[in-house]
Parts: sequence; structure tokens; C-alpha cells
Amino acid sequence: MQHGRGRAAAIVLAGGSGSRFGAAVNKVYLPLAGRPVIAWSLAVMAAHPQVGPVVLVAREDDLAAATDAVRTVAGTGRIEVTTGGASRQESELAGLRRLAERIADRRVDVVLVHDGARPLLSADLVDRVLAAARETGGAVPGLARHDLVAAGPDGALTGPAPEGLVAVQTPQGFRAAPLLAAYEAAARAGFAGTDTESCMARFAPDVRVRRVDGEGRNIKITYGHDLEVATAVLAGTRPAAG
Ligand SMILES: C[C@](O)(CO)[C@H](O)COP(=O)(O)O
Repeated sequence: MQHGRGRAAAIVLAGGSGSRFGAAVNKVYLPLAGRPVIAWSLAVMAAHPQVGPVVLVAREDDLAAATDAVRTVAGTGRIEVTTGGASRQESELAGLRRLAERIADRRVDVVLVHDGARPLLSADLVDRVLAAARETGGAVPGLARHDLVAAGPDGALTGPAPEGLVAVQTPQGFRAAPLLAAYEAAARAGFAGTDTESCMARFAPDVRVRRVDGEGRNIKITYGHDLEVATAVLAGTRPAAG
């Protein structure tokens, strides 16, 4: 049963330290083609017909910047800002707790968790993740890698990399109730994962997770030059969303 907007929700994470980027401010609030980095992914989520609530998880110190960024996006009524924790795991949990009531009464059936530092995702990618998550329980975008070799700690090449490696991206989508339960169990166990899938693998191993095709342009702004690449991509193909 669907009432107007879809029953999926999105959590967009903006709490990272950004130490590898090297800027004094949180990289997700730096300008990218006319608005903050974070605003691009918020716009895609807020404009998506299957996504209802969008929860932006921000650091306490960044709440003013987060609110300003939200104002640059159309459909802001759908975006809620909440405070995250010290780690990615705690921030994901904070986002899920914000949605807990809506998950319990089934207004939200699937949750997408997205890195705020990945501004160039497309609505098609959101479609693919949602469809696969609804069908199997979980979905993770991945890009097949054919340019990898194994190397030892001294830098010596030790042979070909195993077959079938994929570079993992976000948004990662899961059915909402098992996702929230897994994060509550992880919190009790003091677990901190590297992404949503790693937590589900440990605390909800019965949930099947399917890889869907990721996107080459869905880069993560990690280092300074990534912002230059994203700027160039947007200069060529500016998405209409937002
Ligand atoms: C989840 C992720 O985007 C997969 O590539 C990545 O691991 C996130 O890393 P971060 O250091 O938490 O931003």
C-alpha cells in the first residue's frame, strides 16, 4: 500500500572527519558547482518518487551548515536534520533511531544509507538499489574491478588479485526492520563496521544481499582532487534533480 510518496527512507551521512581531504572544514559543506557537496545527494533523494523521509545525520558542530545546505534543495520539507555520533556506525544508528517509529508502524519499509560525500549518484541507481532490496532484503552497489593486483607490505607484487572483486559504493539499501534490529544489536555488542553491509553481515547474516551495478561517476569525495573531478563531471552533465 502506497500513500503518495514512497515508503522508502534515506539516511545521508555527513559526520565524517574528512582527515584525508585535508580541509579545515567538513568537506561535505564545501561548494561544488554552486551548492554544498552534501546538497547534491540530498536533492536526488528528496526528488525521488519512492523516497519519503530523508534524514541528514550531521555533527553537532555542523548543524548550522547542515541547515543552510538543506535550504539549497527543493523539497526541503522531506529532509530532517539529526545529530550523529562519533563514528559512522553511531551516525547510522542515530539516523535509524530517528526513523524507528515509522519503521515500527511500517510507514517506512526500506532504508537507503548513503555517504554524503558521494554527490553524483543518479536516480536510476536509487531505483536499482530499492528494487533489489525489496526483492531480496538487501542491496549494495558495486563496480567490477579489473585493474587490481595483489601486493605485499613491502610493495612487491605477489600475483593477480582474486576474481570477482567489486568496489563497493552507496546507497546501500535494506529492509528497514531487520536493519534497525541489526544496528541495535551491534550497539549492544560495541561493534563498529566500515559500512552498512558489514554490520548486516555480522548481525543479520540471514538477510540476502545482492550486488547491483554501481556507477563510475558515483565517486566519493575523499581527497582534494576528487572535488575537481566532481566539478568537471557536473560541468558536463548537470543533473536536473533538485
Ligand atoms: C561505504 C563506502 O562508501 C564504500 O566505498 C566507504 O567505505 C565509506 O568510507 P568512509 O570512510 O566511511 O567515508
